[in-house]
Amino acid sequence: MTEQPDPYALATDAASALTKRLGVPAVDAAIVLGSGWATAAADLGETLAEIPLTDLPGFAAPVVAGHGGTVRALRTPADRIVLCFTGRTHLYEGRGAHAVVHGVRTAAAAGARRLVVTNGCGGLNPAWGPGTPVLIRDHINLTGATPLVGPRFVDLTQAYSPQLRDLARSVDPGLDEGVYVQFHGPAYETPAEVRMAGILGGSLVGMSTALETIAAREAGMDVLGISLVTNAAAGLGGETLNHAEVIEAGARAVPRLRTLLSGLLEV
Ligand SMILES: Nc1nc2[nH]c(I)nc2c(=O)[nH]1
Repeated sequence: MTEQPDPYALATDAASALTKRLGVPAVDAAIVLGSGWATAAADLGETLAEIPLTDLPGFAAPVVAGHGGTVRALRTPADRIVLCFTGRTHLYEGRGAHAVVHGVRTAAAAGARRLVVTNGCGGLNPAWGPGTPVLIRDHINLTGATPLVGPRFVDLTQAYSPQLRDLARSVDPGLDEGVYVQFHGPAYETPAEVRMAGILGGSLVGMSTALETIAAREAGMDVLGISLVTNAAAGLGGETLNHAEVIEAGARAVPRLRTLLSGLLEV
C-alpha cells in the first residue's frame, strides 16, 4: 500500500511553488470559478500570471480538456492579490476528498483569508430562473465524504460568513439566499432525490462546494458561496437537463456576475 502524501504538506508545497512563481510573499483571497462563472471573472483586475495547475504539486489536469485547469493571480484595484481557480476537481472524478479541496488548502497555505466559492447548480425555487445567482446560506453534505481525517472537529455553524453575505447584498441587493445540497454525482439527481433535498431544507443542488467550504473553514478562511442557478432541478422544470442549457444560462448572467465579483474585490 503506497503511503499517501500528507495533504497539508502537499498544500504547503504547492503554496510555496505558487508564491515563488508569482513573486509575491502571500495572497489575500481566492475565488473558485464554477460552471458559468469564468467569463464574469475575466477582467477583475491586473493579471500577474496565469499558471497551469499541473505546474504545481498535487494538482491534476482538468478532466475536460480546455475547461479551466489554471490559476490566475490578479492584483485588484484595492491592491490585493487574488487567486482565481478556473477549474476544480469534482468528487465524482474518484481522486478523493483531499484532491477536491487541494486548491482551497493551497490558497490558505499561501495566506488567503477569504474564499469566494462559486458553482453552477440546479434550483428548487421556481422564482430562480436559469441565470439567477443565489447566495449560499448553509449547505447539506450528502456526499458521504469529507476532507477531514481524524479528530478535526471543525465548527460549521457559520460556514458561510453572514458579513460576506451582507457585503454581497450591498453590491447586489437583489440577491436571494439558499441552502446548497452537495450530491456525489456525476449523475444528476432523480426527481425523487430533488424532492428529498427539498424536504431536507435544500433549495440548490450541485456536485461541488460543500467539501471545499469545510476545508476552508478548517483553515480559518471566511467563505462566501454563490450559486448560479443554470437549470431547474430535475423533475421541476419539465424538460430533461442538458449541457447546452447550462452554457446559455451562464452567458445570460455574465454582466450581473461580473458586477458582483468586481464589487466584492474592491473592498
Ligand atoms: N447535482 C447537480 N449538479 C448540477 N450542476 C448543474 I450546472 N446543474 C446541476 C443539477 O441540477 N444538479
